[in-house]
Amino acid sequence: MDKGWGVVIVAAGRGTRMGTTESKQFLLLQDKPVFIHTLEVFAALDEIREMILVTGVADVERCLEWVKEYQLETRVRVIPGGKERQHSVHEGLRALSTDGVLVHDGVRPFVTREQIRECMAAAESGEGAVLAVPVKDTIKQVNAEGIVTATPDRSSLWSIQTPQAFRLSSLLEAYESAERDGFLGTDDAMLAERQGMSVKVVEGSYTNIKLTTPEDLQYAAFWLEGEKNR
Ligand SMILES: Nc1ccn([C@@H]2O[C@H](COP(=O)(O)OP(=O)(O)OP(=O)(O)O)[C@@H](O)[C@H]2O)c(=O)n1
Ligand SMILES: C[C@](O)(CO)[C@H](O)COP(=O)(O)O
Repeated sequence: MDKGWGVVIVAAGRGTRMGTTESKQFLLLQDKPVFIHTLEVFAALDEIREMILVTGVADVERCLEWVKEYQLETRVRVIPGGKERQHSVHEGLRALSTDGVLVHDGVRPFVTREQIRECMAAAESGEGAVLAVPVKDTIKQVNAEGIVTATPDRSSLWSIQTPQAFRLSSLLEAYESAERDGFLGTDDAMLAERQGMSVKVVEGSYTNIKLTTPEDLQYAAFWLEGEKNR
């Protein structure tokens, strides 16, 4: 990756499941917006040459203010996203000019620099890589009537996180193909997989949670408090 790595950090969602008036990526953790915590992890990595924050069109201005307040304005470009996460990611990919790209949820503030580096290394030695953890619960497939229809072998099941890392040109191709086909996936790797790309799982940690529902916020505050007192 001669032209280095870029990161697309997506923060243009509504945060419906969080049930708060303020979108969850702008909620404060220890007086700092969630997405700023996330930006700061990636900004500390010299390997990251370009950083794109994708946010709601109505939030671009205040995100620019926050980015400036936290002295990240020379590292981060802020652009508007789209209706779905996939659309927001696509806008971010189009704004990059690096060889490699990491796509990361702005509401996963607890990813570590070591995990990001492992993800980049795995993608450099293959076609794509995603952070993930083995599932701890038994997972079942259930039909519309609430009846169990299958219990996949748990040893083959992983809970997929972000960042997800790829060669930028390959992921852009996958995104353009999905757009042409009207395919909507729930993560970036899905679009790579449908192109036949091989995606490697990199074991991360259970603390790399996606802040989605109110319990996640409680966990986040508790976790940060513990980190502060470590
Ligand atoms: N149109 C969208 C939708 C989601 N995201 C981002 O994608 C990440 C993961 O999405 P999710 O956790 O589902 O966020 P929301 O869509 O905001 O949550 P909800 O589904 O509860 O509304 C978040 O950082 C979110 O801001 C985005 O950039 N653009
Ligand atoms: C990309 C992701 O975080 C991987 O687990 C997840 O699929 C995002 O889903 P969401 O519904 O957009 O939060």
